[in-house]
Amino acid sequence: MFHNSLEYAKKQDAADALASFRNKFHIPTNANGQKIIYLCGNSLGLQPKITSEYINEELNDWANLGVEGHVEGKHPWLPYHEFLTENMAKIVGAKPSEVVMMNTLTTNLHLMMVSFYQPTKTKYKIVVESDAFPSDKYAVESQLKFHGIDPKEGLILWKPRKGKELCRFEDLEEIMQTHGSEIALLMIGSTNYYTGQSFPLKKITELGHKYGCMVGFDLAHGAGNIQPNLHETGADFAVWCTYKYLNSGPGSLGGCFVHERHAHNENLNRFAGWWGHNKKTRFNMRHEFDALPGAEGWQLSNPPILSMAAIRASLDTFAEAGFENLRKKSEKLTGFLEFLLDEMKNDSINVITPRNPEERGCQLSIQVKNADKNLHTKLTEAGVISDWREPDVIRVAPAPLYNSFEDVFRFSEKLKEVLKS
Ligand SMILES: Cc1ncc(COP(=O)(O)O)c(C=O)c1O
Ligand SMILES: Nc1ccccc1C(=O)C[C@H](N)C(=O)O
Repeated sequence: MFHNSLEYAKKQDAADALASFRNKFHIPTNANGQKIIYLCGNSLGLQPKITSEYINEELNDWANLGVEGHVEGKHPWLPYHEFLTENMAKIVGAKPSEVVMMNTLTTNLHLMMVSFYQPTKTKYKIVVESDAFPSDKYAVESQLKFHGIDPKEGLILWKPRKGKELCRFEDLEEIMQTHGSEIALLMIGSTNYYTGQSFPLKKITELGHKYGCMVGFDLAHGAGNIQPNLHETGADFAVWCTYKYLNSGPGSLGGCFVHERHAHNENLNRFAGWWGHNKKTRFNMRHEFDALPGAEGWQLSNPPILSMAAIRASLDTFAEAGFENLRKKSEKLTGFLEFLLDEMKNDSINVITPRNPEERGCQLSIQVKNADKNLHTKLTEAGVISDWREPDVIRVAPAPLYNSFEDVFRFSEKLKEVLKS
């Protein structure tokens, strides 16, 4: 269904109802002022042009109102996080009461494990996928140690079979059959940062729950990319960041999901702070903690408004485009990229990301035989921003909000040239 030509790519862009969204973003340029081919939204998403307006509104309210901005601002700061909840909940497929924007991903992961990893003498192990992002693995290992458990004993890796890159659900089932009674928590990345593989969240949750385990997901590479339908999956918790596909700026605040079945659960451990306390009595400065129901009850501090302003700008852009439309375009755009890579018929490259669109988001991970980072450097010099992940993978992620079919075509031409040299 695809064709290998620039003309075809341009035709696709002309027919794309979302094409105009590209103009709503700042696209970085090279030294000659030409737009580069930016395929790195899986690391840092681009800046929407409206972001500075949203941030400036808060800077102005701060300048003009000082502390009164908490209640008098156009978007008052006290309830500011609430302005993000509904649109964010739609993107991850949750109920608004299940979602809160706070902290950053790894911090939220720890907070969630304080509540949802409560090991006993016999049920204490944690399962993660073997190629989990290192921060997740560090967090999980340090939680094990915190409970006096040696990670060598307490951590189970869900690994691909020998010689394979991808994890198979059947292997996770086997792990559960053998060790289910000792496992307390499954902590899995929804879309793996290295392979781009998206896991079946609902099946994993049902499997974990069957064995009496808690189940949590890291959606760093899922939020704004795939539709994780968090509520539907029944997962106990999930965490994500907003600087990748959610285009909210470097180090911006993360998101957190707690399933509504835990909204009033007083038996969970929790590290508390005043922003998680009942809003009606928060400023009475009472000394007994009274947790807000739902995900909001896990907040610690009053959050950074400037970061949340950037998130609000991004979520408004997503809402305007419609997440379902974006997902449809994304499947086509990534399909086009896959087609062009196949057309190269070059034995030195191999796409390790699953072929089935339901098992991936927009990222394709291209394994390059006998290559080193030099290849990636050459691509960068040729005007492509992608990223290199050791030992041998180039990750490219056409983001449907700002990447075009032409970007994808031009990337494939550049890759061809670089591989030839
Ligand atoms: C899957 C995954 N988990 C965790 C992180 C770390 O997130 P943070 O630095 O926001 O804690 C990242 C990216 O940085 C990631 O891709
Ligand atoms: N936040 C960053 C800051 C600096 C450099 C990279 C990152 C990333 O997010 C990397 C990303 N998590 C990844 O999937 O590789």
